[in-house]
Amino acid sequence: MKTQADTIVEPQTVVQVDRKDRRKRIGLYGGTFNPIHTSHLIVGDQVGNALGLDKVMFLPDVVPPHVDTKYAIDPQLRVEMIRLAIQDNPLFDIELAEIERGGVSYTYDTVVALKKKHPDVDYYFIIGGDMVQYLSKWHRIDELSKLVTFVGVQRRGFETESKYPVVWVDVPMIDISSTDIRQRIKEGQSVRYFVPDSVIHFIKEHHLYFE
Ligand SMILES: Nc1ncnc2c1ncn2[C@@H]1O[C@H](COP(=O)(O)OP(=O)(O)OP(=O)(O)O)[C@@H](O)[C@H]1O
Ligand SMILES: O=C(O)c1ccc[n+]([C@@H]2O[C@H](COP(=O)([O-])O)[C@@H](O)[C@H]2O)c1
Repeated sequence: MKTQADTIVEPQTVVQVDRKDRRKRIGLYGGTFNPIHTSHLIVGDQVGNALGLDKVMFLPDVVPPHVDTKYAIDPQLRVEMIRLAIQDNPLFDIELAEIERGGVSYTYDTVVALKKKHPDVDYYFIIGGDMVQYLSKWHRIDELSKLVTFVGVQRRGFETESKYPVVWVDVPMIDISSTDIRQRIKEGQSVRYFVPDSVIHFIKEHHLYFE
């Protein structure tokens, strides 16, 4: 896997290989993002750069398949926080397919729909180590694992073993989670630098997670 721009450096010359004819590589970073936090941003950026992805699309879910209690706040509020958090990074974008579809956000359904719309794209689905361990329980996982390349990033306390193929990208482990952030806000503790300042302003303005 190439990790840098396809540039051939020869004495006195720099030849840019024409990449127009190659297939696009898009990272999909699915999650509840309740709220989006700094680790999500670091992971998205590191993976995108390490794999030479054209875009990393944050993909907010509506009802995550394996839990129903986690869906706590309006998807539109989570979308707004994602928009605020990613606005300065040209590598990042947002994919609203699951919110527009509604219902349980099975990744298989999302990827099939996206591939139908964009047949020229290779998708890389980014997941934390906690999710890698859970892959065997995903909806239509055997088919899904042929449609996307799973990209894993380690999370403390979780193994890297998987029955399904996973490309691991080495990203420094940061023990931040949305659960922890919600808890800190509820307890009146600071979450500065856990989430971007713009997102903190939004959380305060909309009085999210305080109770
Ligand atoms: N600190 C982290 N390091 C690596 N991966 C992470 C980290 N936090 C979240 N992820 C991954 O990002 C994706 C989306 O995560 P999600 O929105 O559920 O955030 P979360 O912090 O795990 O939330 P919660 O605490 O509510 O479960 C998942 O694949 C998850 O494994
Ligand atoms: O399709 C599935 O069966 C499936 C099971 C568990 C998780 N996922 C997806 O994995 C992503 C991370 O999930 P979560 O719960 O950490 O937000 C999110 O996009 C989910 O839709 C998908």
